[in-house]
Amino acid sequence: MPDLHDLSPKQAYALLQETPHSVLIDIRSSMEYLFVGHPVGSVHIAWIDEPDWVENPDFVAEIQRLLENRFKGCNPKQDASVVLICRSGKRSREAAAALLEAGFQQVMHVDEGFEGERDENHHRGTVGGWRFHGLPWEQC
Ligand SMILES: O=S(=O)([O-])[S-]
Repeated sequence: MPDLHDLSPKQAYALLQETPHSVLIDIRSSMEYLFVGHPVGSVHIAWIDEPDWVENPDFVAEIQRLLENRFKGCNPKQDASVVLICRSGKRSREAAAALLEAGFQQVMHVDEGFEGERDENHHRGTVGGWRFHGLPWEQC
């Protein structure tokens, strides 16, 4: 089974700009995606979401479908670079393991996530993460 590749937020952003068959998937809950904010251009496919907070049984199939529709004519498992992002890089590891197990060859995750780890005041967004590094993001 191929390895998961850890990327810093800036490395992930660069890869997504430079790699034609690449996609950034935000795997956080719908509430986080909508109200905390998300990277511009990311696609939301939750790994765990309300109301049950259990692993999404369709996670792998949803990503497969997305890639097939977006990159017509390529083999999604082999040719697409899939970059996952969560809050601080833990859930994305779990979700990535499911993709690797299913045969996806190029799976990456943003090791600091969108918000980064908590600081000494228990605040996120001050020591790392996609937003902290000034990368493009939006919220509703
Ligand atoms: O999404 S998480 O890494 O904060 S558990």
